[in-house]
Amino acid sequence: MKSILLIEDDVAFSNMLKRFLEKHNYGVSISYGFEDAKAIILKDDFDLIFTDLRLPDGDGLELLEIVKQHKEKTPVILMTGYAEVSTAVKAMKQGAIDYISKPFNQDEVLHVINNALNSAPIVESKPKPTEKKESLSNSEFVTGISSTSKKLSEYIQLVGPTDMSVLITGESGTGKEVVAKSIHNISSRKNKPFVAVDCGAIPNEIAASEFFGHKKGSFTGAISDKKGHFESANFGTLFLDEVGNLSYENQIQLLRALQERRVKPIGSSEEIEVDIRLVTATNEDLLKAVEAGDFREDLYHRLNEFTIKIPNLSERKDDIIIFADYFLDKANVQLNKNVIGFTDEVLNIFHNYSWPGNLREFGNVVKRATLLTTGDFIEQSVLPAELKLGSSQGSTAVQSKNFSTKDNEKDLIIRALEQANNNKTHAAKLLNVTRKTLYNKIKEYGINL
Ligand SMILES: Nc1ncnc2c1ncn2[C@@H]1O[C@H](COP(=O)(O)OP(=O)(O)OP(=O)(O)O)[C@@H](O)[C@H]1O
Repeated sequence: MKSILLIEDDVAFSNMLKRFLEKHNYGVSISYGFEDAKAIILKDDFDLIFTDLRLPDGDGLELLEIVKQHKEKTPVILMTGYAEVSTAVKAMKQGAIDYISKPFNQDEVLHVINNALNSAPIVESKPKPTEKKESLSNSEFVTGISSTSKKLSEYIQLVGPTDMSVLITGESGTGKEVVAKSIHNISSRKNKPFVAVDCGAIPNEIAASEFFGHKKGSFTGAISDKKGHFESANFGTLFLDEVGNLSYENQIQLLRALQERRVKPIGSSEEIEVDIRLVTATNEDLLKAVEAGDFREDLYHRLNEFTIKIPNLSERKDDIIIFADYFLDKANVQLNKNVIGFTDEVLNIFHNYSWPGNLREFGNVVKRATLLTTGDFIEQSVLPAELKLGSSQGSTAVQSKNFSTKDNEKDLIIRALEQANNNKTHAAKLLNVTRKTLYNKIKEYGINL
């Protein structure tokens, strides 16, 4: 399979193109910016590099130069806008194998790529860029591109390799367990067990036996020896979800086990030494519970050597497209479907909805919509009603509604382009449409700035 590095900052467009090329048996890795692409190019080998001319933090011509210096034989195709064709010609003089002007259709892109690959010298395929893909599929953790997500990921990277106890806070469905798992995955304990326990689901009376285990016959119903979660997680990570639900008595037992690093199964006379890292999560304000006397302060400090707060999905709207694509990929695999992407209207609705159930709700919506979709793209007709209702109330929705009104659409585009100094990416953001839509509209109205 030929490998392509696609460098394009329009997330929706690049993911759609990726899926289309994958359907035609190419292996595609995506990079959304200059610096990231540069690092990938220097590290990995590809059969083809397909880059946008304009990137938020650099330009395609500079990338071309880097490829020519370090990976001389790798062909480079540039994607350009209308006004940029002369630059593209210049790029070809500098060694690009071809260029394609946006917007382009599917046949065109396949044609240019096939041509480039067939006329390019075959590159000895060294190990392909599997590392990144593997780490993504192994960890199932999507980082996101919003500033809040980047901060979250920085904290995980920072605290993950240490042995500190981490308290993860965040509303339901924000990804607390996923974060706990990624902390474990980058720690030195990664090859040891990760044991997740939902403290909200354990009845008080049996909590001690669940945590520390029991011996056969130690109480009615103890029909065999049972290993507790502490012992099961030995040398690994114990993740206690909804830790605020533990009774006061259970809190004391937990604190003692953590301090002494030893547990005694119920009915046993022997203590077992345990070496665990503790990661806990809660969606309530534990400090308030401490103040109210419902949660022990000493335990709180023991759990809270480092706190990570996960933002609500409504606070990381820049990640919507990334997560939409991630959930779509996942749903395609689970449901054995081959849906390519979302219509612009659907992305707008996703953007304007408040997502009270956070990423869990988002994943469910995309999965259900994938199941109901018979064509290539998810359309708004397969979305639940509450999403469309939420969307028409949002302020951004008013903007995009204006955008689709023929009368002032052209004016809006021109104003946005002027405001953005003709930077299409920026203008598309102002208009709340994808760059591809903007390019189509510019062509439709013959706008020439
Ligand atoms: N960063 C992420 N990357 C990929 N998937 C994620 C991410 N964060 C959350 N998810 C997905 O969102 C859903 C909810 O995540 P998770 O169960 O970790 O949330 P939670 O905060 O622990 O929820 P609860 O409080 O209800 O227990 C899961 O399907 C998970 O796969």
